Amino acid sequence: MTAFLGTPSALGMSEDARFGLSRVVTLPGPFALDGGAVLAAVDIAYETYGTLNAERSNAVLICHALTGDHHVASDHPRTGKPGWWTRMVGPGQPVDPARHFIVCANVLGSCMGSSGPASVDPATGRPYAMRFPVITLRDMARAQALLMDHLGVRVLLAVVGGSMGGMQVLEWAATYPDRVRSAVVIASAARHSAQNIAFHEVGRQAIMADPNWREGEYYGPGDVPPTAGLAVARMAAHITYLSEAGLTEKFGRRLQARETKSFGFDADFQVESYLRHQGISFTDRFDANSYLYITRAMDYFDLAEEHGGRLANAFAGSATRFCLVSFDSDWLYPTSESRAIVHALNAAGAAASFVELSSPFGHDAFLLDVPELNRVVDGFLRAVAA
Ligand SMILES: CC(=O)SCCNC(=O)CCNC(=O)[C@H](O)C(C)(C)COP(=O)(O)OP(=O)(O)OC[C@H]1O[C@@H](n2cnc3c(N)ncnc32)[C@H](O)[C@@H]1OP(=O)(O)O
Ligand SMILES: N[C@@H](CCO)C(=O)O
Repeated sequence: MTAFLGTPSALGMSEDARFGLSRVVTLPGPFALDGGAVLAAVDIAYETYGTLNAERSNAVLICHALTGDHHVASDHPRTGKPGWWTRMVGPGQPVDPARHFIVCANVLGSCMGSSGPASVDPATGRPYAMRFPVITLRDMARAQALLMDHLGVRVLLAVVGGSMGGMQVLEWAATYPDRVRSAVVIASAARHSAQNIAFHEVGRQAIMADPNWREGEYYGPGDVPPTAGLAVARMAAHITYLSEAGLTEKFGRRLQARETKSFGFDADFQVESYLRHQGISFTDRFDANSYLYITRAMDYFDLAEEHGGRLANAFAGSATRFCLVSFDSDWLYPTSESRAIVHALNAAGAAASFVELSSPFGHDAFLLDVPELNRVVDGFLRAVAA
């Protein structure tokens, strides 16, 4: 697919196009973080599609998940693969550049162009590595809000995201209620559960146990990144993105390229080979330190805690219209988590619609072919725009 980029307004901030068709803007600080640290400035990589209308009322922000990027609907400049959400964003899709001014930004802490641990610390001239400050999902939303200021967008028609993207949507609605007309939260939760934190900790420990991690100092010439640890982290995480039924359907107990068991420790089963592939291919596109920082940000996420211990407080007086979607096979952020958000929205008197969709795909269903998801989001966005 060809990228269909719009032109962001230039408001005197430095901006370049180091990442193919994407843009990177340096937003001047000081940028105060929830954890108490202050960044002098932040780089945010982003893409836009479509045109901001004269009333500036058609902007839609897409928030990506843990390992996503801003190439939501354009081919990746390095791999040539289509954007990660062309099912949802693109001509004829629910978020459509013919009707919407679409913005997708790489999150703070990531490794696709926005400031993160691999970025150069202007104070030292060296990569931050583990000296990068710990960030939160609210910090990510704050950086996106600065980007929207930069683009001349005050009020968003919609903020849309799945998984960690949905958590950013919730942060947007809670932090900037007067800037968000509608919020679409898919396969997400208002906090990280003990089980969510537990899985992330397994991944982090796998990275830190890799001898190449070296306390995060692996960015120098000749250094080898901790790919073995990162691959294991992704393997464990990937299991949580699928469903048991989906794995059984896809692989069952079938053997990989063999008639009979090898009675050894090669990838004997197809599911092992598949997971190894998912793990290794992930290391081509993701930085291990960013994985540590973003999973940590997710673990610290607890919207109720940020609002006096009561989730409804986060939405008090909100005029935002909410659409929540969960999947029946998602055991990572199960339907009960979405229901808890809906109850809080009801208690706060906010407008909320909610649907649990049936899908065999588990948590990653929001990235896959679930036509009903498109129908729900399309209907909701059209109703909001009307
Ligand atoms: C939300 C955001 O912000 S973007 C999110 C970041 N992006 C992602 O998470 C994408 C990576 N995740 C995935 O690919 C997830 O598996 C899904 C669920 C989204 C994709 O699902 P599907 O399209 O059904 O792909 P599937 O899970 O079957 O994986 C296909 C890959 O596994 C490989 N594979 C399949 N079976 C085997 C096997 N037995 N042995 C080895 N490899 C195998 C395929 O060759 C293919 O490889 P490729 O992706 O390098 O071409
Ligand atoms: N599979 C997606 C969603 C995880 O929540 C990702 O890697 O970002």
